[in-house]
Amino acid sequence: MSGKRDDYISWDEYFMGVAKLAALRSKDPNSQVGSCIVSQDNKILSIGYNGLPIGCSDDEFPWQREGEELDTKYVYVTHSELNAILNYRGGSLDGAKLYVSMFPCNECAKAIIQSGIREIIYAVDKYPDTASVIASKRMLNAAGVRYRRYVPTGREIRFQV
Ligand SMILES: O=c1[nH]c(=O)n([C@H]2C[C@H](O)[C@@H](COP(=O)(O)O)O2)cc1CO
Ligand SMILES: [Zn+2]
Repeated sequence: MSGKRDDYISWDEYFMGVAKLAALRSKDPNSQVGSCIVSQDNKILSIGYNGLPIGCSDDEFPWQREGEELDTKYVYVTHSELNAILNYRGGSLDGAKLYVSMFPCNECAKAIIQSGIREIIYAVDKYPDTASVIASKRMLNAAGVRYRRYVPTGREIRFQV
């Protein structure tokens, strides 16, 4: 009987919560994606969200999904997972875990595999039938990178002091 709280949030709730908070920084009007990279001993190593590269103005580059390819966001936006990997300046990500709000695409899967990340915990598999996500899973499976869906507890997380 130590008297400690028993309604504290789990590691998964904590790190997915951080990933989703980061997603709220995104300027993308359609999909806001957040990533949180965590060490094997549960220390946060890096955070990222989808956005334009440094120096490319959020107000000048396009956010639209359709039209001339050069007038869409797709050719300019850095994905949240890649941003989180690139934001890490501390050395190796070998054995790390990635919490991400949306299932990673094939390009992110390549970066995830090459960075040494070994597990992905995702919130939503938004585009499971696309070639990008199918290719992503093929590569992750071949490389032995585990992935699992985050199962929300359903409880509301609120701040209080
Ligand atoms: O793995 C990913 N990570 C990531 O950050 N994104 C970003 C790029 C875009 O800004 C947005 C996807 O836009 P949309 O859902 O409108 O196609 O999410 C997209 C993917 C793959 O779809
Ligand atoms: Zn991606």
